[in-house]
Amino acid sequence: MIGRSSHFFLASFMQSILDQLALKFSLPGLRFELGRGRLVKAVVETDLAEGEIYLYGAHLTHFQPAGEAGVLWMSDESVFEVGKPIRGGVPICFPWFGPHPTDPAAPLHGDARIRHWDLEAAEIDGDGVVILTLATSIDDFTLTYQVTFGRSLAILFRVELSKHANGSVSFEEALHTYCSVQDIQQALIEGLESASYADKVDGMKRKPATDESIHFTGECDRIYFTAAADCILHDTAMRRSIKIRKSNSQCTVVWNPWIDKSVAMRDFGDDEWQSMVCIETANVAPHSIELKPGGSHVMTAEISVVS
Ligand SMILES: O=P(O)(O)OC[C@H]1O[C@H](O)[C@H](O)[C@@H](O)[C@@H]1O
Repeated sequence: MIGRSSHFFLASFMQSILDQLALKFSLPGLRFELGRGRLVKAVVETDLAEGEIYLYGAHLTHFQPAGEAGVLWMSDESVFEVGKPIRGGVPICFPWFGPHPTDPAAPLHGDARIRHWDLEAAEIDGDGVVILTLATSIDDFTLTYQVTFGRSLAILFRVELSKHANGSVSFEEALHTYCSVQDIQQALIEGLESASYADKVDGMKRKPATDESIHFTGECDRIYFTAAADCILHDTAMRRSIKIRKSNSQCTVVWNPWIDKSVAMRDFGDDEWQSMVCIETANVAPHSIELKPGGSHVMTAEISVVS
């Protein structure tokens, strides 16, 4: 149990971090708060949109263009605790996707989503668009995450391998975007009709393109390959569509855990599968990225409400 004096010390320490951030990155429409789990978050509130990003994991947890409902889904059961991933929003998967290829004790989806990131820059342009840039490093990689809060949410993820690295290094990456839907059973995804996929629900079997848009009648966990096209999520029940436009991404992962998996996950509400779907901008094997020392790679995703 934390005693009263330690509690006081912790509260003053956290407040001083918030004060320092506010002093260093003073912009109209930007403020810093202690979010859930007393983790520091940047909150953006402008005429164009509202948004939130935790420095822990550089984890976007909210984006809502003015006049629209929120675009990102968050679980009510999410844990907010250092060492554990946040459930919902946009976790960053890096430098591997899913289980580590050789170390079963390594964290699922890599370290990037469970480490502290620094805020490096905060800017606002003449139209009121707020741009936040976060950075961290993992092994010989320097990671930069630039998030632009305008009418749309634009994400730029840059990976640079140190010029002192001992040879080429490859990695996987995903912007594991949880989209909010009113009713998954009435939702459709367009844009992946011509892509073949690995079906994780069926032992990772490779399956041919279906020539059809995706609709949901059960658990879906698919890695679409050579899938560089934009995706449109039609949220029929809500009568709106969300577009995910991307660049330098050869894979799109589509995930909904459906009933049994939702019940099995401790940080996921039993019925929450009905109101979310992940559409993940990714490069995973066989499209993992290899960098030479000093090399860099940039992947982007832009999420917008289109109707
Ligand atoms: O529970 P997490 O580690 O956040 O992973 C959640 C999901 O991420 C991706 O979509 C994978 O394809 C799924 O297999 C996995 O279940």
